[in-house]
Amino acid sequence: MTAAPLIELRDVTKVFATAGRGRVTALDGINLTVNAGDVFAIIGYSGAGKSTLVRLVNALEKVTSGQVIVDGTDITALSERKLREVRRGIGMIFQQFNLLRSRTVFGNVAYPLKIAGWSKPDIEKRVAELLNFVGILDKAWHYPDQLSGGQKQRVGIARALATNPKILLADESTSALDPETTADVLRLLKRVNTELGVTIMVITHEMEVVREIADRVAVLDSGRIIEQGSAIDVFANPQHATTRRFVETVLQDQPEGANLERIRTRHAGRLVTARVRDDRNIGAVLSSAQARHGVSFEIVYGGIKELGGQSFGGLTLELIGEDAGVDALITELREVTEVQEVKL
Ligand SMILES: Nc1ncnc2c1ncn2[C@@H]1O[C@H](COP(=O)(O)OP(=O)(O)OP(=O)(O)O)[C@@H](O)[C@H]1O
Repeated sequence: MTAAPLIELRDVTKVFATAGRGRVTALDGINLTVNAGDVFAIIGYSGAGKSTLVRLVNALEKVTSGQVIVDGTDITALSERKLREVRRGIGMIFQQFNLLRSRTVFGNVAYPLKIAGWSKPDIEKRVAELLNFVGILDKAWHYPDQLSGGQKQRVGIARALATNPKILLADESTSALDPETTADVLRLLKRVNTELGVTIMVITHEMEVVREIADRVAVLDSGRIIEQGSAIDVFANPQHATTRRFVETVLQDQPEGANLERIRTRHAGRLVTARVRDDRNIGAVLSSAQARHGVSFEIVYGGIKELGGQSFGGLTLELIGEDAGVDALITELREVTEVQEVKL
């Protein structure tokens, strides 16, 4: 079965006219497709254009040029009344949770259902179901101020899902949470995706969030997408310097600075860093290195992580032998993976 596109941006540009800075191009020629069932992450530093992109998808902002197609409808040409319908199919969660402080957990989750005109018994049933799903049914009569950050975000998720949207937009939804709570909330979002079949677009500046839940990722830099693809491909083989910086935040697999100096003083042989990935069989090449090239090796540094059941990362090896043998081994390694010679 081929996945159907649920959100498409075609050559989208957004320019703001500002008083102080003149015309600001927040998004420039964006093309991306989020398929039904994806967890799609948009990652970028502050000012990259992430929030603007989300606001175009939920039609809170209009494109300067290009098309935004949501569930088969080009929303750039719709009336305000039709846009409200589109927005109803999109749930949204926020960094600061945006709960109503004067209402209980129940009241917050019931709110969108009331607006949609649901009957009281239907609301009660639906809210209980949602609170059960997010694991805070026992907090139904608490007020937001009585909840932890993680619990507040669970309420936010329950509220966003209340009217059964096909799409959930998560804008920096874990940025206000500690790492352990972040992991809990990300696990919950993954369940929203796999158990309820909701397509999720995650906006983040944290690569760990991408690693935890995204199937696909687009890297946004100064209003442009500089790289996009499956999360494992982008992590295992980042092409752009900005992407590499993001990957390094979760994977310190390359020795640098003092670490590199320490390694150098202990290991006089040539050093190479080889990319590791399940489908790159560097083990086979290394195990025959002595017999074929008279080269032995020692692992001197490395970092390997897991993503969606696959391993990826890098290993730095000291290659000990004659130069010609080491060169031949590096050539062989390069046939199965990317290899960089480490220079001090
Ligand atoms: N309403 C607006 N008017 C003028 N300029 C804007 C407006 N909204 C965003 N911008 C500008 O567009 C660029 C992208 O901003 P945006 O908020 O989309 O980035 P971001 O990646 O979400 O950053 P952050 O994580 O800091 O929110 C910035 O230069 C910003 O100043």
